[in-house]
Amino acid sequence: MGSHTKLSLLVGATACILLVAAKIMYLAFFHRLAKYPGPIVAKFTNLYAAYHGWKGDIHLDIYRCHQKYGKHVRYGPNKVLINTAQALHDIHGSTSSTNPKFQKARAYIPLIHRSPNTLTILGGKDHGRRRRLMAQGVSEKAQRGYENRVLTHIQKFCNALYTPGEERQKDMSQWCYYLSFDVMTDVVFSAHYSLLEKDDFRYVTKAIDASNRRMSSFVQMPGLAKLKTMDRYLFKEALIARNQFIKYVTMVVKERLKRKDEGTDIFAHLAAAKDPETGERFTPNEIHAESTTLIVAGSDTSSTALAALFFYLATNNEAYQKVTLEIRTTFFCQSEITMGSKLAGCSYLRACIDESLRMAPPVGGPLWRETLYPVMVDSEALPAGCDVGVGIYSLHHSEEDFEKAYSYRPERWLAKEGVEEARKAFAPFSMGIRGCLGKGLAMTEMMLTMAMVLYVGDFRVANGEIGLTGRGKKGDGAGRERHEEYQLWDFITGQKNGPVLEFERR
Ligand code: HEM
Repeated sequence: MGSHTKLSLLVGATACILLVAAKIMYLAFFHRLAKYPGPIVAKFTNLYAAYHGWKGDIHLDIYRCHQKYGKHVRYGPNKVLINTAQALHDIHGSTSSTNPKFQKARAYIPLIHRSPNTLTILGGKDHGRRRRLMAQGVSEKAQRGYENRVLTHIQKFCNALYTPGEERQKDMSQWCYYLSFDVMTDVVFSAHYSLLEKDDFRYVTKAIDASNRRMSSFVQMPGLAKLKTMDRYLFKEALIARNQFIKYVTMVVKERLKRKDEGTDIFAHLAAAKDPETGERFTPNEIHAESTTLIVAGSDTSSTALAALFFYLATNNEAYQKVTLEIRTTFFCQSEITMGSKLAGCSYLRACIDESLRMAPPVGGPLWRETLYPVMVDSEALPAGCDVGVGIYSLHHSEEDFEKAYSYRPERWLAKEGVEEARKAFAPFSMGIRGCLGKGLAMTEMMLTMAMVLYVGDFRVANGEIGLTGRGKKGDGAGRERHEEYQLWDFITGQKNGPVLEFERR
C-alpha cells in the first residue's frame, strides 16, 4: 500500500470518527429531546426499544424507566414517553380529525401489508372515511345481528370446559384464543373452522403470535424491517408463520366470496356500507384487507383479556365469590344470558373485567404518535416531528392514579369517590379518533362468556406445579417476580401462558 493510499485511509477514518463523535455529542447534549432523562443507549439508538420489543418486556421496561427517571423518559433518540393521564388525553383524546396535532408514527409502517388499512394508516382523510365505514360493521345494531352466533360459540366453549375427559386441566391461554378466533371468523366471514372442537386450524393462532413477535422489534425500529437478510436469518420461523396466516385468510376470503349473501356478517356490512359524508363505499380489495385486519385486531386481544380475567378470578377468592353470586342471582336459566339490561346490570362482573384490563392490558406498550407541529402535552412543549407515547401498562400501574396498583381490586371501579379520576388513567382500548372500533363487541363477548361459565359451574386453579402457569416468579426476569401478577409478553399485543384451570358443573 502506497503512502498516499495510507494517508487517504487515515483521513477517511478520522473523518468518520469525528462524524460519529459529533453525532453522539449532538444526540446527547444538543438534540431537542436532550433534556429528558432515560436509558443511556436509548439516547443514541432505537435498538434499545427494539431489544425490549423483541424480548416482549417493553411494557415492564417502560414502567421501570418511569420509576427510575420520573414522568418523562427519552426512550429513543427522537422518542419521549410521558406517564400521566393528562398526556394520554392530550395525545389520544381528540375526537375531531380536522387539523390534527398528531398522526400515527412511522412505527406503524412495518405493519402495512401491501396497502394500509384502518388500523395501520397513519392518519388523514382516508382514515376518516375508512373508520366511518368500519363503524357500521361493528355498531351496536350490527352486533345484535351477531349475538346468536357469539352465543353458539360460548356454548361450545362451556361444553369443552365442563366436559370431563382426559384433558381435565385446561390451559386458558389456548381455550380463550380458540373461542375469540371462532367468534371473529364467524362474525366477520360466516366461517366455521371450529378451533374449539377440532385442531385442524389451531395452527393459525400460533402463526399470528409468531408473526407478531417479528413485528414487535420493527415497530420500535422501523429501519430493521429493511434489513432483509437479517430478517430472514433472525425471524425465519416468524416469516413462515406470517405466510401460513396469509394463506389461511386468502382461503377464508375466497370461500366467503363463493357464498353470495351471508346476511349479517361484517363482510356483508362492509360491502353494503356507505360513507354518510361522501357516499363512497369500500372497494372489494379494501373489504378484503379490512376484514382480515379485524381477525388479527379482534382475536388475540380479546383472548388475552379473557384469559387474564380467568386468572384474576381464579386467584382472588373474594372477587370470585362475589361475581358468582351476582351471576347466579341475576339469571335463573342459561337462556336468560343474552345482551340486554340484565347483563348490563351486572356491575360487579363489569368491574372485574375493567380491573383485569387494567392489570393486564392486551395492548400494554406505547401507541407512538408523531407531533405534526409544536404541541403542548401535559404542559410540556414538544417540537414538531418527534414521537410521543404513553406506556399503557405503566400508566395503569401508576400509584398516583391507582392505590395499591398491583392488587386486583374490582371494588375500585365501584367506589363512591375517585372512579372518574381513575377512569382518566385507564385506556385499554385507547380513545378518540384512533380508539378501538371493536370495544363494544369485545366487552359483550367477555361479559357473556364469564356470565355463562359462572352460571354453569365453578373453576379453580389446577393442583400442583402446572397451576403456577402464568404467574410471576423470582428469576423470570426484571419485573416478572410478582407472584400474584398475570404475565404478558408484549409483542405489539400481549401473549400469554395459562392459567391452567379445572372446571366442575354445579
Ligand atoms: C379486549 C379486546 C381488545 C383490545 C384490548 C383492543 C385494543 C385496541 C387498541 C389499544 C387500539 C388502538 C391501536 C393503536 O392506536 O395503534 C385498537 C384499535 C382497533 N381495534 Fe381493538 N381491541 C380489542 C378488540 C377488538 C375487536 C374485537 C375488534 C374488531 C371487531 C377490534 C378492532 C380494532 C380496529 C379496527 C382498530 C383500529 C381503529 C382505528 O385506528 O381507527 N379490536 N384496539
